[in-house]
Formats: sequence, C-alpha cells, structure tokens
Amino acid sequence: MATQAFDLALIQLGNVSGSKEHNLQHAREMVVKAAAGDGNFKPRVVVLPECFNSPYGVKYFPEYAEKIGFQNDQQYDVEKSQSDSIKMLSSVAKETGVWLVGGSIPERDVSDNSVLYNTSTIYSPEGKLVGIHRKVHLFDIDIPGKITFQESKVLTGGSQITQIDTDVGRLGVAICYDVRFPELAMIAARQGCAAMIYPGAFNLTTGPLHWELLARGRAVDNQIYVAMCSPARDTSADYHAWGHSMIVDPLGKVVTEADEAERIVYARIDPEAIKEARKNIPVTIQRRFDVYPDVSA
Ligand SMILES: NC(=O)CCC(=O)C(=O)O
Repeated sequence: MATQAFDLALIQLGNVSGSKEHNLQHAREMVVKAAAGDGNFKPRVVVLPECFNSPYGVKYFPEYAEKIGFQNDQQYDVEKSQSDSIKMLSSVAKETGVWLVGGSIPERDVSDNSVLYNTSTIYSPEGKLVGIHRKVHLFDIDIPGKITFQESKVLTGGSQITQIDTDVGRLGVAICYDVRFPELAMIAARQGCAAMIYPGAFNLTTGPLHWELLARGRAVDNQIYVAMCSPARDTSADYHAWGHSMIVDPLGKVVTEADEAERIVYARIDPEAIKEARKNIPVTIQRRFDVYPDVSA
C-alpha cells in the first residue's frame, strides 16, 4: 500500500464530563474544527483520544459502554447500530470528509452483556465503519503511593491487531498501554504502515517518565510516524491525564506536541521522510532473522 503525503490532526479533547450527550456534542464540534485545519494544515486523518465519551475509570466503563452493533461479513453496519457514539462518529466523518480514528469508548459485546472492551472505531470519509481495535494489553499497574489502575477488573482484552488501509496509506491503530508492547508497532511497520496511531491517556506518574520516550522509541525502532492522542488534563476528574499529545517522525523527532490544555495539533506525514530514514540508517534490511524470529511473519 503506497503512502501519499497527508496531514494528521490530533484532538486533545478537554471538558469530558459525566454527561455522555455533552461529551459527544463537544467531540463532534472539535472534529469539525480539526478537520477545517489551521491555515497551514488540512488534515486527511483526524484522531480523538482514549475514552472520549466517558470519564476514564474502571467504575465508569459499565455505565457508559455501548454495543457497536451489527457485523456482517466483517463489515459493520452503522445504520443498525444502537450506539450514539458510533452514529455521531460516522456522521461527523462523513460531514467533514476525513478518515476518523474515533479515540476509544467502552464497548459492550453484542452477544455477551457481561463482556466489555476498550475499543477504538475507525471511519472512512464516507462515514463507513472500516475497522475496530479492542485494546489488547489492559492497563493494570500498581505503583505504591502513586497509581493503581486495573482495567482487567471489568474489561476484556482484544485479540487482534489493527491496520487500516486508507487512500493515503496504511495506518496501525492501538490504544494507550498497547504502546508499551513494541510488537504491534514492529508488525505494523513491517506490514507497510506509515504511522502508528495511539489514542491514549497516560497519567501524571508515568506520563512524564514514559509518554514521549515510548512514542519516540516506537518511531525510531521502526522508522515510521507515531501519533499519541491524549485527553486534556482535568484536575477535577478522578483520573488526571498527562496530555502532551504528540506526533513523532521516523527519525524519532517530536514534530508537534501539545501542553496539557485542550488543543489540536497537526503534522504532515511524509512518505519521503520514511524512505530517507530507511535509506540513511538501513536497519530495515539489516535484521538478523537467522538469529531471532520475525514477529511480523
Ligand atoms: N490508559 C492507559 O492505558 C494508561 C497507560 C499508562 O498510563 C501507562 O503508563 O502505560
């Protein structure tokens, strides 16, 4: 899949409240704003953060979870979905004519009410739901005196990797804690993805330590673009997100970064920069699969 140069926008969404209706309305307005561009950039791909329709926290997931809806022959039928979030995302992708990585929402399994996932849904510019990613690695950590979080108390991990073919190239999608597991980005890069996109929500303990480090690591290891899209920080919420949404280029350079407030950041994704990085530092063709296995094979 050939990549064309395109602009990417990350929405560091603020003001996520207890009202799902408000959250959806605000997210919609921000997608419209992001898709309009800023004079320098006119994005073809727009990204929302992790858990944009609900406060982030284990206790909220069951209440805010939605069934994505009907799937037929691997195609999701938005028309038949009962989910307000899915309907909003599909309609705003169509209205704005962008590829939309719809952050993530708590998803309830269609056939088993007791099973919940943390799920990103992805839409074409025609509003078609073209793919979903269920967070594979659940955020279960315990740093005494700092942060304890256990998504696995209520969520089930997904079991598939996600790559989306768009008219500007192939994109890998994973969610937040997934970034700590290099295999997904490695596989995506070797299977032709120009970028890995991670809706995410790091916190004030691990954010300063690892957010940028992981984004740059995934980029430089694989010589691809990496985008990490966080919610804005809200210190009145239970979970304080790190913010700092960023896009990193194939050399590992941060090309754009937000602070912690509500922002939209943009960058150009340029296939020539991927080619140039791989030509100048040819690790791509220097791998020793006679010494270790190729995880993408
Ligand atoms: N929402 C998440 O998966 C958070 C991941 C995180 O903060 C980390 O340190 O990893």
